[in-house]
Amino acid sequence: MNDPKERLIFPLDFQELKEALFWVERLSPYVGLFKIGLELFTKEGPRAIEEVKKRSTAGIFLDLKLNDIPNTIAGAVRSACSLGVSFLTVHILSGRKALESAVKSAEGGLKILGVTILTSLDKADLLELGFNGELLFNLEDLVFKFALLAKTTGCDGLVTSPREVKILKESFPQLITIVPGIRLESSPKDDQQRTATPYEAIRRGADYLVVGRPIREAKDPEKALESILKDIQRALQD
Ligand SMILES: O=C(O)c1cc(=O)[nH]c(=O)n1[C@@H]1O[C@H](COP(=O)(O)O)[C@@H](O)[C@H]1O
Repeated sequence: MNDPKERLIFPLDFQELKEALFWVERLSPYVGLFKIGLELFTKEGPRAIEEVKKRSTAGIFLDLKLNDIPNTIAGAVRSACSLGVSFLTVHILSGRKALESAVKSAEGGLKILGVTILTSLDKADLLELGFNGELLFNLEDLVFKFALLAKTTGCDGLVTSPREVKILKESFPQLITIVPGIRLESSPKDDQQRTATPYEAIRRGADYLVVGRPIREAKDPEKALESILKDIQRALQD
């Protein structure tokens, strides 16, 4: 993947299909995949995937962040297999058996990505959820534990923050690393906590970057995109 475009994923975080398709047409020349997540899929369902495919040859990442019992996860993964998407997310927190059943049910080239610890969470959030002790002292250790489970259950990749991606890529080079929480120096953090720039994330081992608001809320989205692609290119060359 030497072309920076292939590494960029744009999330279609919109309720209205019309608005999502406007961005698909506008950004198709610049991105490798479009991500369809909970906002659009809850409203429009599989139709959203069909309509994106009509307008773009970019791949599709279905980000449903499944978190359920093994039998339900297996059923959801089987349903997703017929949709012709490249990636599907499952929370690693759903546990070993659920991850195994997701992997076993994935057919036709669908890749299962384990979501580690959401980029919107910081130590205080995790403490409140009951994670404590030594693991929280170094968040990397907790994320590493999650990633190890994804690896041993046969997941194809990980969704992880740019803060922890380095250790994960070094430890599990065969897993695909997808990294959200990307911010330019000039962009606001919004609800993201564990962030880095595109350059830093690629240097630390991200295979793909998910970048939404820093593009769509920029004054000039094409200019923001070009700067992100340049950053990726520079990181690949350094
Ligand atoms: O699974 C994801 O894609 C995801 C995981 C995570 O830990 N953090 C995270 O932000 N995401 C997604 O990545 C996108 C980030 O969007 P922006 O913050 O607008 O760049 C959103 O669609 C989130 O749902």
